[in-house]
Amino acid sequence: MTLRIGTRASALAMAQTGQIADRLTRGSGEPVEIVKITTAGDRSTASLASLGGTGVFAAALREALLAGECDIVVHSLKDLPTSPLPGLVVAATPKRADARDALCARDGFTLETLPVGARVGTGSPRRRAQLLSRRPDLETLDIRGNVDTRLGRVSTGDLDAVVLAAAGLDRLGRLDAATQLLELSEWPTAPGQGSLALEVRAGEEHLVAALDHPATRLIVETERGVLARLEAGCAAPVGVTAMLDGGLLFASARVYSLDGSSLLTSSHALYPADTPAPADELARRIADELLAAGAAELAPLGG
Ligand SMILES: NCc1[nH]cc(CCC(=O)O)c1CC(=O)O
Repeated sequence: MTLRIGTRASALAMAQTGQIADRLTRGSGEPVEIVKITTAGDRSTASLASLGGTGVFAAALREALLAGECDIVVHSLKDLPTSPLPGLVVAATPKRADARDALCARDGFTLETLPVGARVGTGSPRRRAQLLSRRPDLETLDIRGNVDTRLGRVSTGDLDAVVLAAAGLDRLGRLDAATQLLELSEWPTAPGQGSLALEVRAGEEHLVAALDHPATRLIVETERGVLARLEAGCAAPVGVTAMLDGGLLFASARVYSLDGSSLLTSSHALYPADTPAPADELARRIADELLAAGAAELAPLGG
């Protein structure tokens, strides 16, 4: 039986779907076919925030899966809304790539050395708040477009820098454009960044189960749990990072005001072996602490 894999048609989506397709054929010996799906987010040039956040990318893929136009869809996990959709299951989260953001600046500049008032492009409210939190003098510009388009705005001199996910740059063979990798302890990224999610119709989990990486699942479920418990969308100025270290599950989240002038941080850890529903429990501790400290007043979480 040919496995039909649905994907967005962007270069990044095609690169990551190609890798998954290779692994699936090698594992099963079955042929795979790649089905390109155009999403509202690909068609429109309006700002992502105005389209209702990055959920626009996932919705069309999910519709195609429900309609039987494909059997598996490959999402960037950070673009997948935290609310489950009846009839569909994320049956595998493959081993995660680098979760960090990368500054891609002209002339080798870093966040510390960018000239005063430098123009930095990003469409993400989280990245804008993080940039301004570190460097209130920077001018941030809302940009859209695929990774190559964004990097092109730096090489043409239109912008001094852009911020992009290291995982996306790497999948496209463009990690050379990064001038600084931003450490997660100082610059937590979108929940699930660097991870893929393989979604199937309920009952067909076996199609992708071999690609699941349980440690990644625990980590990204923790990160996404924080977002869900904050009732925050993927366009909210919130960064979350989780990791497993010597059997300890650690997570830290930051909520920023849009202008980056204030932020709240909460970090907790637990031993998953000792805790029922560890991802949920850790996410709850962090989200409750952030909400008690005024996160909902500090930032537009739903936006
Ligand atoms: N919303 C865009 C998007 N979705 C996934 C990635 C690539 C990294 C990943 O897989 O998390 C990117 C590009 C970026 O943020 O630079």
